[in-house]
Amino acid sequence: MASTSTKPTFTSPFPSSSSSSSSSPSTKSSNLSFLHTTSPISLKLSHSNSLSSHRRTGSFEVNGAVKTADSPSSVKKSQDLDATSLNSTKPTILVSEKLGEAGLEVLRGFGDVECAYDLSPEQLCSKISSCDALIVRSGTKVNRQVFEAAKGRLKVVGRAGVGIDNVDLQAATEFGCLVVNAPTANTVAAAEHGIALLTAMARNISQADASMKAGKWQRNKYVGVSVVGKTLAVMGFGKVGSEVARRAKGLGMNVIAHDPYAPADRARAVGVDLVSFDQAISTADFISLHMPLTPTTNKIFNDETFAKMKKGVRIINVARGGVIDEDALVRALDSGVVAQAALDVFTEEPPPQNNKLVRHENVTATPHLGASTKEAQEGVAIEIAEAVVGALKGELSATAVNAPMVPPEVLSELAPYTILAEKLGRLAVQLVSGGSGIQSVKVIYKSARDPDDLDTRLLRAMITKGIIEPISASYVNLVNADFVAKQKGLRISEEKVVLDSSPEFPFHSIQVKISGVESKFASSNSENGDISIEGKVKYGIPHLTCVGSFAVDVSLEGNLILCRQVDQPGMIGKVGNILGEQNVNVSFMSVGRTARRNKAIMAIGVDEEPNRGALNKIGEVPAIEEFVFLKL
Ligand SMILES: NC(=O)C1=CN([C@@H]2O[C@H](COP(=O)(O)OP(=O)(O)OC[C@H]3O[C@@H](n4cnc5c(N)ncnc54)[C@H](O)[C@@H]3O)[C@@H](O)[C@H]2O)C=CC1
Ligand SMILES: O=C(O)C(=O)COP(=O)(O)O
Repeated sequence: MASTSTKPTFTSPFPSSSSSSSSSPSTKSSNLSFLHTTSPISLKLSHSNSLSSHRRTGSFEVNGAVKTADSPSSVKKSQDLDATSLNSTKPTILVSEKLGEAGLEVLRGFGDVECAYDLSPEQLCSKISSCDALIVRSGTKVNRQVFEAAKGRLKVVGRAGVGIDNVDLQAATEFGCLVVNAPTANTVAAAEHGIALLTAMARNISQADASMKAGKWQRNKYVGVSVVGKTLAVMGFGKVGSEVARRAKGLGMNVIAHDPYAPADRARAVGVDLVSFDQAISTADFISLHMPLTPTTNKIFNDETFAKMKKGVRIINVARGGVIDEDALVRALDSGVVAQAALDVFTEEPPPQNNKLVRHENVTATPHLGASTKEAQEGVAIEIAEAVVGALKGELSATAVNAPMVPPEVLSELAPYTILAEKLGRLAVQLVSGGSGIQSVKVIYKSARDPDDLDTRLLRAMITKGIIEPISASYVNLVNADFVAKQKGLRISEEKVVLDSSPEFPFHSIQVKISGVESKFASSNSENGDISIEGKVKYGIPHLTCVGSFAVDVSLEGNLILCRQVDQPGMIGKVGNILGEQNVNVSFMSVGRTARRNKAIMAIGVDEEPNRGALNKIGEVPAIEEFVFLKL
């Protein structure tokens, strides 16, 4: 009996307890066009950290079949602003803190820019639902409430600087919102400020200046300490830390550093020894902090660690206030364990009026000025503006914080495979009979390359997108693919099969298998009952090459009709005539059969969608046993 389904109609194929798509944070109203296969894919070279740390080899699983609770907010789908509408309307970019003019110019060349400084959290939340991008510095808290208030419209948050501790990355990811930062342009400014604080503190510059302004001349009170020959411990040997180390060596200091993740050869190149945390803090005369604020570094300098320091140590902090337990520092200053501190950053900014550290006579304080030079602010503004515009245009960002980085040469090689991956996902889900719950998807990549050299995250995201988008309101992109899959209870496992052939192309084929479901086209089942389809990229174009155990060869464009029939002469003509009568153009045809005059599958590519009458007529052809119409 021929199937007469004219178009894929689905009751949710996901397990019912997790199909809460209407309240998903990542609905189709949130969009990053770089994952639309029709949009240009280009990017600058990644500097970020996430590629290697996520790389896996062999067979592995991405998500457990976890049924997540309903998402935290409901999102209005009516506020859709997708790639298409971005082409016709200018995106709105909200800049909530002072940004260099050169960056604003870049932004104005692309979108409608609103600069609204000093917004209260409530004002930010009320504005954000009409914004496609938000640019902040360290003073704006971009928390979950902001993403909820954005109602799915916010596509990118640009942090005009390094530290992203003021942005809720988990919430951003859940809402499919890309977060980018400007990690390089203020490095030198922060390092120079660190050195300025170190020398100013050692020579009591700010205290002496205040004293003179009060009409005094206190030469004996403000005798300082020399820095030459003293040991400086740089805590966090990243971009700023290493620049501080270089400059401190120029001042004749003996520099050591602690950084659990820094390569020893980078430190050696600067003439710095990497040592343990305890060794660094117990031997240093000066300690300069340059690590990010993370759950691990939060209050890492506390009563216990101050107690291990050399009596009379001097501390400089241009990183984040939160890495120091500020009450403990007050105690250490009062007891003389810490002789002086120079602080640019505070747990709460601005600190309250009566803040004991700011008022302490042995503390030199500045109001988070590390990045505040004209040069750094112009640089940061351009860096972030270009990153935000790139993201809004659909490019993968070189400075994305919550999405994988794919270097340009890898991306250009992967581009046709991303299209193949999405189409295979889209095809596979349409083969699932309505009402069955998809829980388990397996992707098999066949390649002659070393599995270590195959980064499949982008392809996995595209397969997830292809599977989820046709049957739910969720919008899936590179940022939120794994999250949305998990939320839907969809478990995707991947396997890389190494072939003994030419490694010229990254993949020989990609196979998508869905297990534990009923197929609406039984011939798509493999021997063990899984729905199974396979595709290849041929001459840069994605092709479907296998359906169940039938080999076919059709380019994945337009729409597809799959028919199973008894192999006999005249079948192509019969079906072609039915479609021709309805003015449906056949773009290609391919027949795969098990044996001569045995069962065969005919794959027919059609430019237009045939009407129900045409599909019924195909179903009435006696030799056709089943067929299905699929939208690509
Ligand atoms: N005061 C200001 O205006 C500015 C402050 N900053 C802050 O300075 C810090 C460093 O910035 P960059 O050097 O650009 O970042 P980075 O990412 O290049 O360097 C941070 C380094 O800290 C290391 N690290 C992480 N956890 C650590 C731990 N537990 N102990 C020791 N090291 C650890 C990392 O391995 C990395 O090498 C950030 O917190 C940033 O927000 C940066 C620019 C301006
Ligand atoms: O880049 C950083 O991490 C900074 O701390 C600079 O902050 P700001 O942009 O000056 O508010």
